Amino acid sequence: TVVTVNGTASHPIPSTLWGYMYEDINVSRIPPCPVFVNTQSCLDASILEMEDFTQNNRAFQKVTPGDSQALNAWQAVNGASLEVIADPSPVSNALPNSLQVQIPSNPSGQVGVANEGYFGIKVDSSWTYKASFYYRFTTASNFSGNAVISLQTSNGDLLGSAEVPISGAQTTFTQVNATITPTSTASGTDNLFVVTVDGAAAAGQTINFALFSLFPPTFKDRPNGMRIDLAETLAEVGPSLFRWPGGNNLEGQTVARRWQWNATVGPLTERPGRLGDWSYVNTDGLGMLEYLEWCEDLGMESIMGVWAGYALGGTSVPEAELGPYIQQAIDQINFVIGDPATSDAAALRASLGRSEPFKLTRVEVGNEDFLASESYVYRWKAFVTALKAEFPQLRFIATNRQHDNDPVLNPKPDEWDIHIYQTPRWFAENSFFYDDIERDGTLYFEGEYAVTSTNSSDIFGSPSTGRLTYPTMEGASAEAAFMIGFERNADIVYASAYAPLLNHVKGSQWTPNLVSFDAENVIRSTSFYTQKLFSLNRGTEYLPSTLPTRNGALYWSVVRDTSVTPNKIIIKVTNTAENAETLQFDLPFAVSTSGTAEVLTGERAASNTPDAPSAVTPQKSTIETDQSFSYDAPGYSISVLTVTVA
Ligand SMILES: O=S(=O)(O)O[C@H]1C[C@H](O)[C@@H](O)[C@@H]1CO
Repeated sequence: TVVTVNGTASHPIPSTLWGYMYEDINVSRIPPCPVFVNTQSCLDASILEMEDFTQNNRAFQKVTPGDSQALNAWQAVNGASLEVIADPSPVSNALPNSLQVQIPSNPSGQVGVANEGYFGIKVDSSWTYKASFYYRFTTASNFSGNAVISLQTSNGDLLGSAEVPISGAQTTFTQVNATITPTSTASGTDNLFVVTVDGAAAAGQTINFALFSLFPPTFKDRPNGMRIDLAETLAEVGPSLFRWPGGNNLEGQTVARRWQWNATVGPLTERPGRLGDWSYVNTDGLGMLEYLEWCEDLGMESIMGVWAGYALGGTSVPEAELGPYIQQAIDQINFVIGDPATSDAAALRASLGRSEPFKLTRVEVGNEDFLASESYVYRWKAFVTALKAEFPQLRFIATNRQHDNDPVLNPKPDEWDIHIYQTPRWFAENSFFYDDIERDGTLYFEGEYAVTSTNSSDIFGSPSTGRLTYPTMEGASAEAAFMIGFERNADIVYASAYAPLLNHVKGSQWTPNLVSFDAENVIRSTSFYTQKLFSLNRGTEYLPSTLPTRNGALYWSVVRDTSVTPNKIIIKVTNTAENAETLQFDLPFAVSTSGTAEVLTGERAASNTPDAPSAVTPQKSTIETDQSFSYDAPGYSISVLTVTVA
């Protein structure tokens, strides 16, 4: 195939074209929830084991006092008896439960509690961990001694410890803090976080604990920050966009269980957590401020979702009752961009240390409202009319378009968020999906897409019927065909994001995912490398070229990067089939006689997995180039060819 490249750019490549969609799914929250106990979904050091995901215990949020399930991940040490109780004088109204620890009457040695971590605890002697918990004695006593906070292997070898003085006179909750620098690095992650007191000195006494926390070093050293290896992995793609907080997890199964911005800001003692949409309780330790700071840290533009009156259980708020929810959306937006002098929500932001507004251009109204198209007509109108009046500078994204059964929305949406989960074949055959959309000024955000299955009649099935557990080369090369379509249609496609982003390998509700992880490893998928190849080679303008054959195997795009001198020409080629094919590129001007090729290729079903995290990685090489040159695209491959203009 000869590809003739035009030297006149047809359109710019939008700066926001490549980015992320994130929601709390697969117990994948980004910030290191306090290592322990009740932090669930922490991407970081949070080290909380959960046999099932209904339990979230950082502060025993949303668990049933007295229920043994509430003790997930907890072990008694040396004869202590444990129970989660509704504390008569809780650490806060938001956190009504506590862990009650009764010291036996004739104990010996250190007595207390241990936490098994969240599928393990990474203990690294080069790290300094920040530990804290709240405690109170239920009855004033003359106990005066130290609590020992330690990291131990599961068979009791001490890895590191610190001591904090606690007092039997303390009958209301108070927080203690300590740092632990382990004296040795654990060989595995089967380790425990332990809090004990001298049994003899505390014999017969009862101590209540709340809101445990243990953080390893965090990304950008932010308190309540992110697990460094994961945050750095996500940063290496150079994403320019971040859609949050969902996805289904925005919506809630009921109106009461929707995501509410105000429950996710402020001190961790003020965050009640909520039963999210993926079968487990979210601590909401990752809240709005953490999302917004993450966006600033990575230079990503936010696409922030507001709840729009529909809960996934099927409830649409009646039109006449939308007022309070619209006000909550106004407050949410004011938390981001409002003036502290005129908005309480903005004043709250200022009180949390951020008086300056964040950058915000776009707000998405709901998520996947094709699930409730009929009510979306009045919900969209009510929300957008009110929000546009309040924030005329913002653009609002409709979530409904399925490119076929759209209800007519008023006001006419400026932008639509389209979600597509499909087979490799579908994505390869639909590289021209956006070529076929009329140009009427409307812009598109491909807000969620992924190859989920090889079985066109069971897109969301199980691995036994074709569902992918990890992205494959066949899937990634097909996604690349679709992404090449975004570049060719970047006059109307301004942003895109693979979904879902993150997955704890022992806590998945959805596969495949872009990045998987466990307590100490990060697995970059074939789709992750594809996102990275496109995002780091995005160019600044599109150069039209001979169109690929629709439904063919190979797809390509040519962009020019005018931000560097001499300009770069970047050719992306994806081969979505098994057989290598040769392309000849005829360029409209002289270029360097050698260029670079960065190629991701492997067998059709090749994946990066926990057992083989680097089975398929991009390989760089030098290729011979010229104004006209040939390139052999391997079977199942994504290639990025870069030459400089002579
Ligand atoms: O079951 S689905 O609706 O397909 O769930 C999908 C769509 C939803 O927006 C997102 O949360 C989820 C996975 O990324």
